[in-house]
Amino acid sequence: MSVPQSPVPPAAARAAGQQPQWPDPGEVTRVRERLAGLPPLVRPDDSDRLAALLGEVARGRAFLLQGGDCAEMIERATPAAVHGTVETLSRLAGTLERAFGLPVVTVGRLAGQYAKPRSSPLETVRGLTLPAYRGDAVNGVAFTEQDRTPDPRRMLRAYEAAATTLRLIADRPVPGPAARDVFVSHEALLMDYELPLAREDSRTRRAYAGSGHLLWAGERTREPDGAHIAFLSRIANPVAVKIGPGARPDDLLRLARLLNPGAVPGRLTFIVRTGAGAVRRVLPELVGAVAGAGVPVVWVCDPMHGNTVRVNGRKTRYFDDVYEEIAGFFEVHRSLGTHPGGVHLEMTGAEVTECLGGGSGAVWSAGVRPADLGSRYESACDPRLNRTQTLELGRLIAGLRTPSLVAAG
Ligand SMILES: O=C[C@H](O)[C@H](O)COP(=O)(O)O
Ligand SMILES: C=C(OP(=O)(O)O)C(=O)O
Ligand SMILES: [Mn+2]
Repeated sequence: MSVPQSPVPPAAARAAGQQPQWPDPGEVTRVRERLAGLPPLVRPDDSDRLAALLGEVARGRAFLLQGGDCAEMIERATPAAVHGTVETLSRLAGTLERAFGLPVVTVGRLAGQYAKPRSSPLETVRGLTLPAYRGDAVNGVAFTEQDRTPDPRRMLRAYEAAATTLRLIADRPVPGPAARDVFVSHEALLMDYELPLAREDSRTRRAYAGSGHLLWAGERTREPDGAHIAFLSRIANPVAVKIGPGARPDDLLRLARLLNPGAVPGRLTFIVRTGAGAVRRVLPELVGAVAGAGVPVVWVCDPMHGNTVRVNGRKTRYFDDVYEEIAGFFEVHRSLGTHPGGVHLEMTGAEVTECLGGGSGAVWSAGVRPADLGSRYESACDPRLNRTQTLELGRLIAGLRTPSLVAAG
């Protein structure tokens, strides 16, 4: 039996970067058949609803909060972990809503963030070289040959964990009348997972990703003629692209033409992650070019991925750098009269010790120090803000209430 035809035309001639080297292609085909026969994880009408809300963000009438793990882990699709993240995100959303006087559209990096792009395909520890960890849908994080060997059956376990996560989001303890919609998003990286889960919607006859409401292409896989952008261009879900410090205005204009040819507000989000030191220099030209071309996009600040440093042998980020990048992002938009549409965070509801600083909370009263990194470093990939740091950051962002936000409201 062959793999059922995906409604998204295969981009056969397009190179897909950052894909695993599966050892057994026959097993991949069997898994793709299984995925193609499973129900989609999210409904097209919910993706449409999110697109409409993002349209409000693009028009300056709402704010986007996106957050969650760098790499979700299958074994952490538990009530404690999922409810912790969602509760923390919801609190942060409430803080921003009150400060800005705008609705906050809340989107988790949840129920699908199981595949990771890596700087290097290999990792060497004490003379032993193994494949790098590429997310729980591909291989295991433990540094053993067995764990690190890519296993396509993991995609089925990731699908089940995503389904569990969605049930947990829907069934979370309801915080009274403040219950808010929480949509789910992830990087559309793993083609063997995304293509079989795409479906044609019988209402509209358009293709939708079934794996999440909002999908994005990462900084490493956003080539305009690559497979990832081709995939995003063919689905009707709202889509986003990560934008690093090396991006040129023309790169964004080309992406906008490919991904949002109809210039629909809310269809396309640019998630900019330049680093705190570069945002004031790099962002004005990008925003100016896109605004000048009349393309409606949502501008979001990811203050995490441009600020990663190594301390005591671990990847970490300074809370102050995270805040500084967001402050710069708001400043640039204020000076251009454009809307700082949202923030995108790697965070969790647990009191982990992965990012440094952030000191006003009860648990780490002096902030997380380098010596603390070893005590609760639980991320499988990048360092996340813990609950205390996330809520503290929220109070600081609330203080950035800008004229453009006020006028928009
Ligand atoms: O989450 C993003 C990337 O996967 C991550 O930043 C890459 O990290 P690496 O440089 O350790 O591969
Ligand atoms: C891989 C990620 O980011 P970027 O593509 O911006 O490096 C991420 O969001 O985890
Ligand atoms: Mn990350």
